[in-house]
Amino acid sequence: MMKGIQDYYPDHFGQCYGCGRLNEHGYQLKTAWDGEETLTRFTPSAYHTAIPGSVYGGLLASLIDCHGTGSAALALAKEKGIQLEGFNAPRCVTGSLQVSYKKPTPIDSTLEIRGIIKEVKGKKVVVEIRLLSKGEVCVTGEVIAIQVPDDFGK
Ligand SMILES: CCCCCCCC(=O)SCCNC(=O)CCNC(=O)[C@H](O)C(C)(C)COP(=O)(O)OP(=O)(O)OC[C@H]1O[C@@H](n2cnc3c(N)ncnc32)[C@H](O)[C@@H]1OP(=O)(O)O
Repeated sequence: MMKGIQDYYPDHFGQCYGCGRLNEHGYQLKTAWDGEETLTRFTPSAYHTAIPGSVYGGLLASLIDCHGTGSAALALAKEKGIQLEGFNAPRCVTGSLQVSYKKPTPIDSTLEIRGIIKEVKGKKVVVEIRLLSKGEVCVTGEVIAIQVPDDFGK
């Protein structure tokens, strides 16, 4: 599995259901740069069904959510010139999540979730997201992610 920004979060940020590397029940998403875009992949199982053959929308929203916050963390690291090592990644939570379902998302294929950084302003990052199955955009979204301090949630 490829390494993602989530591998550079300290342990207490590693519990997230969507992207925590320490959550054995979660998706353990890995968000990384792919050129100018950010990318993560997720392979749905049959039990993620909404209507037969299609992925449940709530799951799709949560993939966009966590890929958005991971993308925002990557953008902040880039902007601040942070060389990722140990557990020094910036961390963001979701301020807002907007999702638009364009067509049913085929369940029998690995999903690609791609992010484009639209804005970095202080601790706020706006990320535009496309979710593709079989090469077709099925869902689009926008995440506004906000950087949080090290002791957030402690
Ligand atoms: C790192 C591992 C965890 C990964 C997380 C995975 C994704 C998740 O599920 S996170 C869980 C869901 N999210 C939450 O629980 C967050 C709850 N909200 C909060 O804690 C706070 O409202 C928080 C941190 C988002 C923002 O608070 P705060 O730092 O005080 O923001 P603040 O200084 O007022 O605003 C900063 C900027 O962000 C914007 N902003 C703040 N909150 C929001 C929001 N909810 N929606 C849109 N924009 C917002 C502000 O407008 C401001 O923008 P600008 O500079 O342009 O004026």
